[in-house]
Amino acid sequence: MEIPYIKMHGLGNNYIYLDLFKFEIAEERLSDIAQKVSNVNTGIGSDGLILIHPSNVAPIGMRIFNKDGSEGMSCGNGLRCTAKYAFEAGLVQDTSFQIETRAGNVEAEVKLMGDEVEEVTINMGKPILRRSLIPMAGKEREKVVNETFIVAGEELKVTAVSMGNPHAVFMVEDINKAPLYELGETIEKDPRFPEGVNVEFVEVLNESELNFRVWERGSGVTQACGTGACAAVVAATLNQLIPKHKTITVHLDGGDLFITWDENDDVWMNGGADIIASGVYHYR
Ligand SMILES: N[C@@H](CCC[C@H](N)C(=O)O)C(=O)O
Repeated sequence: MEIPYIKMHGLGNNYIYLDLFKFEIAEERLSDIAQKVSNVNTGIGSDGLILIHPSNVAPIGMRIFNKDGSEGMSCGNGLRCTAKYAFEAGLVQDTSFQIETRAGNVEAEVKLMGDEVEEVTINMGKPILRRSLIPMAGKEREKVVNETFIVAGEELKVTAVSMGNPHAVFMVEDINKAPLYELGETIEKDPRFPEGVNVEFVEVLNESELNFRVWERGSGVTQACGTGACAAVVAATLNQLIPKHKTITVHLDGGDLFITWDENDDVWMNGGADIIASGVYHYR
């Protein structure tokens, strides 16, 4: 089967995008396609697959599949790329529009440079903090903030945040010493997170800058994670390491995102999105 695709990235977090306004794909094939296109040796190579699709509740919808074929609920970098593509391809005409995700609708606003989208701001909604809704096993709590988390004999402190998808955030002294490869997968699959978890290590540089690295659920180490950067700012605020309601620059491996957790409890993400290539994937 020949499948037209676009490859885009947000700060190096790269996905193969299918524009389902133009064609349909059978639901039962999606997980398999995600795994195959993501393979850098036998596919195209990506962190996963994203579908841009017609929606009954918004002008466009977005679905995300990780490298391992599992479906995520949301994707911050994917939302910025989806917004850029949707505007430039004429799927939407307004510069502000809603995008449906499995975690609910979000509001996107594109900023133009000529005809091209230069940057995108998304209202990622309100963080979910209640333990059972992350979901995280254990005694129910309104928030999981700086809680002792012993893993592989190491004592860490976790702050748990859902941005529609689950994040376990660990504050570290030095991002270069974060045990990303050593503990990322073990924490992702830890039974205390029954649906798995995205794992973030965060170093507070000062009251407006964070360093950030991520091990993504279903994809491993990636260059950036938009929902993770939002979770990092919420976690650092809850730990009283940065002030409330300020725009924070998050330095990720692939570049910077600008995140604000505002007075109305909404988390805003601003950053770039880029188109890399388009073509036809030969799916077997
Ligand atoms: N890269 C993403 C998040 C993708 C989904 C995640 N791995 C999950 O399973 O929840 C982002 O930019 O937010």
